[in-house]
Amino acid sequence: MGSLVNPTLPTIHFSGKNLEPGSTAWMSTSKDVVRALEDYGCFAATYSKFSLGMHKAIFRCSEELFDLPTNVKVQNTSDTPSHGYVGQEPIIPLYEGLGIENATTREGVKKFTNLLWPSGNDRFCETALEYSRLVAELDQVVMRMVSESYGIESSYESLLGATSYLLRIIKYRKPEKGENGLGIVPHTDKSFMTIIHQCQVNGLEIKTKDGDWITVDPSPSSFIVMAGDACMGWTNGRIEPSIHRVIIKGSEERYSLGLFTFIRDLKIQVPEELVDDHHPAQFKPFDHYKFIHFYYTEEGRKSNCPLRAYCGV
Ligand SMILES: O=C(O)CCC(=O)C(=O)O
Ligand SMILES: [Fe+2]
Repeated sequence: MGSLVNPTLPTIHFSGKNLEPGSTAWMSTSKDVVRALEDYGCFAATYSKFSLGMHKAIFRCSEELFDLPTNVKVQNTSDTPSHGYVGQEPIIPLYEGLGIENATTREGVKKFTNLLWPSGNDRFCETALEYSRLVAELDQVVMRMVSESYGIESSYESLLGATSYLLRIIKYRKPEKGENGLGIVPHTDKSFMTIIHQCQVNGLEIKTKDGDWITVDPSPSSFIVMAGDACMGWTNGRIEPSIHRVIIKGSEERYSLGLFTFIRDLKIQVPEELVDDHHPAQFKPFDHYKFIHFYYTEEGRKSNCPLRAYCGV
């Protein structure tokens, strides 16, 4: 498989008029967003509200976080699988990541900060909170555009009220002699949506529907917006999550950030506007966190499409 031309991911700009709901620019950007998500499950986004200063500040915080001793970092635990500290896993030895739950709330970020720095770290706390809130705003713009395009605004409004944000701060150490550069195995995210931001070292690769792997070059003002499995459940399969992996090619360590959305305490349900005789509902209403727990069972892990295995019709 594979096409002759090197494929690239569509890039969509979020700035000025594109960010004003109802404007002509907003409408045309919405079309681009939906087309990219339907075709690739993701797209690259530039975001004018995000400054170079913020980019530098959040990665400086990331370095400071990973410099803490492992016995401190492992205290970052969660009731939800893969929401807390993950590191030294035999299948992905380069990967290390921590998770800040409820990252757009001061309480969420404070709880994480106080756990890792009992004597406080205001700069980390303020930077992580500001980062999460800015990127969450981009997520909400994208989701508003998707819901308007599909005519499912009211369904989105209720999901928005139940959205929680997980910020994962990730580091891939450089491969040692004889080690391959696999950073993360190919996967789809179990989130509703994910927004990735890379430091200057690339490594993220997205699989197209034709089977090609596209690399996404990092830039301080750009993000990768990608649909997770739960978004497929909501859109009745119109938007499929993108398969992606991380390969570390050079000999530099790599930092990245992922802001993941999850829906808490509200079942995700295919809106009736997306169901008709030709498009029967493909998924039963499902609880997002129960789905994540299912994914981490043997049955969930070995399934080709865990969401269909969990709640497919
Ligand atoms: O590090 C990256 O660029 C991607 C991370 C990722 O795919 C994940 O955490 O699910
Ligand atoms: Fe991922």
